Amino acid sequence: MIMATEAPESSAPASSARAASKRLTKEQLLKTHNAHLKKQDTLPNAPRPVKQPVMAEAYQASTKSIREVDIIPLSDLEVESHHRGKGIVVKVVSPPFVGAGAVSVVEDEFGNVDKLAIYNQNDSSILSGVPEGCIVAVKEPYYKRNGAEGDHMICVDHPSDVILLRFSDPVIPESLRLGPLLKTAEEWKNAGDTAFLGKDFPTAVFCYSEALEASDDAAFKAPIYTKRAGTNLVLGRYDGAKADSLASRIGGPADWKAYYNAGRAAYGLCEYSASKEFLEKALELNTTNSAIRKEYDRCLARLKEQETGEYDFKAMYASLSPANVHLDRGSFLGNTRVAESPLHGRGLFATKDLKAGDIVFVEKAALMPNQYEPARASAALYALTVRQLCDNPSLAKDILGMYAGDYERTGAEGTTVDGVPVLDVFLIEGIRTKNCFSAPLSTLDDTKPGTIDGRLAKGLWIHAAAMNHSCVTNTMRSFVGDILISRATRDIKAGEELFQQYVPVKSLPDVRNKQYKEGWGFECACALCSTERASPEASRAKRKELLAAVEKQCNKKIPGKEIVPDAAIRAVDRLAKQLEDAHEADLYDKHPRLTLIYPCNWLVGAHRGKKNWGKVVRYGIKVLRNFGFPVPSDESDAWDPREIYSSRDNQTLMTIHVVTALRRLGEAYGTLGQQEMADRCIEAAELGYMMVTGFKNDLSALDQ
Ligand SMILES: C[S@@+](CC[C@H](N)C(=O)[O-])C[C@H]1O[C@@H](n2cnc3c(N)ncnc32)[C@H](O)[C@@H]1O
Repeated sequence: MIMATEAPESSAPASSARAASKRLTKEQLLKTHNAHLKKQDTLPNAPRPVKQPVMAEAYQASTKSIREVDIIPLSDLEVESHHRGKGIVVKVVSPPFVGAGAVSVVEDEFGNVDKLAIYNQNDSSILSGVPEGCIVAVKEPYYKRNGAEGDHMICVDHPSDVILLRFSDPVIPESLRLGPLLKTAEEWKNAGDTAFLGKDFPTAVFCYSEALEASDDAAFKAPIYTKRAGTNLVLGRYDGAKADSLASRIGGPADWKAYYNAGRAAYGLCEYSASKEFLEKALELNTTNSAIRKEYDRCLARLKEQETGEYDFKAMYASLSPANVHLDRGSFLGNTRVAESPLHGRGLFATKDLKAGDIVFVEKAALMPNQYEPARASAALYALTVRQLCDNPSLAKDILGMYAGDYERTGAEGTTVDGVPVLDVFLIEGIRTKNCFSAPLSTLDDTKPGTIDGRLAKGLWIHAAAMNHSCVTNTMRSFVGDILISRATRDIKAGEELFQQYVPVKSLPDVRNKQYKEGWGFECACALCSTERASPEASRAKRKELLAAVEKQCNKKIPGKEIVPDAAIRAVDRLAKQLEDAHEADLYDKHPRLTLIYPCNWLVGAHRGKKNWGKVVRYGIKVLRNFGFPVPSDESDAWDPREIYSSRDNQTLMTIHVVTALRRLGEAYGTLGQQEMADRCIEAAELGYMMVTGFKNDLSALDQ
């Protein structure tokens, strides 16, 4: 279980670095450490917390090799300093206390002792537990105050800043060097097998690696590569599994297994074309094996989805459950491409003409933990991102290439140094905050009235995150598990930039732009925000005031729950009229008037309750108009609601409320005997409902 920790205590700036005035002795350190360990034993099932980085305290990951830095004794560490160009090599002399990180007592070659806290290591890494007796190197260590006077610790936030050293590593000083624990490759292999059978997979990988290092015999090594490949597959370390599978080839029919495992590893990385090629080779060598055939068919299905964009969304939705949120589907991105945007950095662009309602793209999450608890979703995504990048460095290019605000990069992030990818947790956190989306288990369920679930997972969809924001968008996203569906909300021409709303758009321009500024660092210059800025300050203030008044009035009575008295309707109607007048007709001609949506929806509901169908038509049309859609100036004029999404002149905003308004219009027209109009409204509502939920759904779902 993962939970967010409180923000770590703030530390003094680096300029306050100084030699520690007082250091605890080995006995003192071990005494307190052992007391912590005892407490840990009493809470074996306590949730494993995550220490999320605080950007205000950011410092960059080391990009140096341990062989390039000066190794210094622990006694030279200065408090609140990052020791650039330096490193330490220490032996772990206590079992770890495992909380938000693994804290151990360590000793250097001169007998100096200190506390080492290692954060952000994977469960798949031995360093997540730092066993007693192992020797580690910390590059450019950060030595920090830890509360009480004299209590300091070496704090390793970036997973690549610490390295588990092989016992024979020449960087280990003579006095710490133990020599290999086991002597022969055979012994290491057996130790690996024992660890594997005991389900201690990180240790199994470590032992198999030692066995491979200790032997020059290709025939002996091949099956060990196979074993390590299998263990890496279990751990989800697909890069390693793929490389090991290919290294296990000996030439001949027995290589089917190597290709089969390489195919599975490539599949795990969503590299379906590569997976197909490996599986075809496996099938050539073993034509009758049903396991290979099954994987091959799965792979063909993903490739078909990637090429055609054809999905059985209903079946996908039906397969969802709290335990099954990661759907085995490929991403269809062919209608779009990432290119430079005139607005900001990169953006997403259409590569072909699209009609309102068409699929723009469908994307499987690169990363989305199954964690829908709002208090834990962010920490879970951060932890998963770090974990995946450690386990599968090939993902680094795409994930670390995402926008991270103004966090300064070294340029070495993701490159391999000392056998591990350089990972900067502050960069990862910057990427998470600027690019993640919140996803309900399914948008279909989430948009049903009365759903007050509020449970949202957070995830990264790399392609979708390339899209810039607009309040008046041309696309809309929805979710089925970890699959993001983007549909066109109006007709789009090839080459047009695609936009999405980062969050539901707030009615008042100042309020929403504050949100964009704080969350993403930009001010929106979309057609609507520009219009609102062109509107005089006095009008904006008036609208704000009237919105507060009309909301107060509306909240006194809830249409649908009660019959609203005529006086209350008249009061809302009056305020809505004043609000309408507070919009400059020329400026807002073809733009949404967001402050009017709530009162107009309320009026639709109030009149519907009284079966005033003519009024339902009047205010239903007003709702559409206030979302920016073209409507007749007089409700008796002929118009076709099915065409509202096709207008290229109007700036529009699409939400579930548009669908509801169209439904209400359909019902009202039907009751008034205008069946053709009723059918057209329902058709338009159905199309809108598909945009909102991602796939074709019966409107009656909205009554549940
Ligand atoms: C998820 S990224 C979008 C892709 C980004 N443009 C890139 O270069 O990778 C989010 C960032 O894009 C920028 N951005 C998005 N929409 C914008 C807009 N309408 N105006 C200005 N900047 C915007 C902001 O800096 C925001 O933090």
